[in-house]
Amino acid sequence: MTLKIKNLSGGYHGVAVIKNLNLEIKPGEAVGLIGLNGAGKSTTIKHILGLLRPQKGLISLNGLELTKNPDKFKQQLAYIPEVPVLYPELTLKEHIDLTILAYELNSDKAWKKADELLKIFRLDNKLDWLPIHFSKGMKQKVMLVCAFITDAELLVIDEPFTGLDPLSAVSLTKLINEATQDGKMVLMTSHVLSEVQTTISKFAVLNNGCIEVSGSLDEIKRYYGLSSSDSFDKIYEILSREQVQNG
Ligand SMILES: Nc1ncnc2c1ncn2[C@@H]1O[C@H](COP(=O)(O)OP(=O)(O)OP(=O)(O)O)[C@@H](O)[C@H]1O
Repeated sequence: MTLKIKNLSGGYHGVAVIKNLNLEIKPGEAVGLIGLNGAGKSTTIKHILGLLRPQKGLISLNGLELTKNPDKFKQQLAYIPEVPVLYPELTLKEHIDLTILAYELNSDKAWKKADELLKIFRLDNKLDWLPIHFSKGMKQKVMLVCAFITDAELLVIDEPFTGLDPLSAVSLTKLINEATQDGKMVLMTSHVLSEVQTTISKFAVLNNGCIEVSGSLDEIKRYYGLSSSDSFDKIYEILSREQVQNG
């Protein structure tokens, strides 16, 4: 299983936001897509989710091309958006049942996993609750529970720690690490590097729609002329300066 993005160009209404983007995620890798506001992180994710049509290039998962096999491709990935998207008329239990149906999961196995996750995120006594009763963080946890029961090969997580309390953030870090140890692929975006550093094996810096550099934390720092003791946030300062210089 490998996610391959080859020479991807795309964006909105004929406007190329992503330009010739190449990225590969191998089993067991957690890749952090970082970049300034407007660099193209969400647009890249929309392409991986099949919500935007590429102008050029290919996206494949284990050889399955997204444009040729959209349903099979999407069945192998689970997406956790930054802003939770829940069905107002469905209870927490019904969200889990719907995920089981959509991903054609074995119900007993999936519910066993769901029960563990519900306990971890302290939602186990809230199965009959509707989204209107949940706080922002609770909604985020419902999305996490649904994503982690799918056993999907690729997890795409947008700003994973937004809205989570510190205890839940630790639990999520553990779950992401377990997923990669289990050979899953993870792609996440984040602006808060201190939170994701312990889960990420490779960073990819997106600048103006292109991957400018990818590699380990130290490799990225070296690329920008920083020492390993320098704060990672200095990269944002450099990217921001470049943006001003390039108009
Ligand atoms: N629906 C849209 N229609 C047209 N242009 C868009 C649309 N959404 C985003 N863009 C443009 O695409 C570019 C990349 O935006 P994108 O949302 O991918 O950035 P991002 O890296 O995710 O930023 P952020 O960190 O702020 O979430 C920006 O120039 C933005 O103005």
